[in-house]
Amino acid sequence: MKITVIGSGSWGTAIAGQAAAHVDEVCVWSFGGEAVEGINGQHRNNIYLTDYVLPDNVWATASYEEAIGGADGIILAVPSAFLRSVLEGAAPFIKPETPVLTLTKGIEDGTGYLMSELVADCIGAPERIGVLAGPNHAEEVCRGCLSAAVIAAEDPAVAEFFKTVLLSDHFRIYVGSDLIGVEMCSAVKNVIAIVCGYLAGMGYGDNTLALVMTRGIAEISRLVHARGGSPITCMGLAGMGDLVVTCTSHHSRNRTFGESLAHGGTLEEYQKRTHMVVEGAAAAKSVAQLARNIGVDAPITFALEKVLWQGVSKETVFNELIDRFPTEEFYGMDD
Ligand SMILES: NC(=O)c1ccc[n+]([C@@H]2O[C@H](COP(=O)([O-])OP(=O)(O)OC[C@H]3O[C@@H](n4cnc5c(N)ncnc54)[C@H](O)[C@@H]3O)[C@@H](O)[C@H]2O)c1
Ligand SMILES: O=P(O)(O)OC[C@H](O)CO
Repeated sequence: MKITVIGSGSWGTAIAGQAAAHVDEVCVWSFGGEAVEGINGQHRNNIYLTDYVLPDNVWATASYEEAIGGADGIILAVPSAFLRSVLEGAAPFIKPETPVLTLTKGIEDGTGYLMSELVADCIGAPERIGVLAGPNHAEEVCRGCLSAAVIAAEDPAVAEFFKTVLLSDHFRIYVGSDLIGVEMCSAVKNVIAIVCGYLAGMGYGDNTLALVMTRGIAEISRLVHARGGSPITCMGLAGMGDLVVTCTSHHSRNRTFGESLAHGGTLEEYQKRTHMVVEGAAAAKSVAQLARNIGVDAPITFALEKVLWQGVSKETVFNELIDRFPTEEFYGMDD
């Protein structure tokens, strides 16, 4: 069996290693060929997770045709900002019956699409598309630290197929069917994590972070509900689980970017220094737009949007947020 992983960043690299234990070969498509020489020559990605030695049956290419030809399943691990352009190149080689799993966390700017909807828009046949999410930092998964994720798909056979490809004694895979819930949780938790990082960087304590995470999950639940998903999903791995790890872990790019913001850093400087994507920054804009379109109150997201995309001062915005008059704890989730 051949599995193709599109994307050679941290998560694509770690997932390629997980899949390699179960299949004959794993091919990694690498943007610009940046990781090809390292993976094929030394079994290491020279840019991301550089200490991680990949199994021998993992190889890399910059050619969509080579990567996708003969693939029994395709895993997408590309940042949300590039997913559409990458799929435009890959689409001609993807057969309509090949199962596809997306690991990307975000909402498309402009369309408000979930990543599975974006993928379906590019390659069609939505019933063979699944999503994987959960509290999974690549740095820990590749070291075999006990972790878990959920795979949601419309067709249970798609979820079961990818479960078989990825399940191990240290990477537990649950399955589900609420793609909307899983994907909304995955996109918005990154926004909440930047705000937590900012407040931690400003010297606020653990009570404050618990407050923001809790009001954050309430905000996520309203969005999930309004978008047609199940708010119960917010209690699961993609919701509560990923929110906690992203808001608290030193591995989290979103949390550490928020801390750097508190110390005067900028998004450009952070991404240039780390070469890594901060999905919550883009999501602050795309989720805020979506929330307005579907009539959901999303104060934490609106606050971060003002700071990152509307040039309003951090102090003004966060003072406004903290000054909001507390109302009913659970509003906006009734039918
Ligand atoms: N890193 C993790 O631990 C982790 C875990 C779960 C989910 N995710 C999600 O996986 C997705 C990929 O993140 P990552 O952490 O692997 O990325 P990363 O930050 O480690 O790497 C950035 C990636 O973007 C690629 N890239 C840069 N410019 C590009 C362009 N113009 N076109 C196409 N690709 C380009 C780079 O080649 C690289 O593969 C994100 O949506 C992220 O939220 C990441
Ligand atoms: O490092 P972060 O903040 O982008 O989070 C990565 C993953 O989404 C954690 O599950």
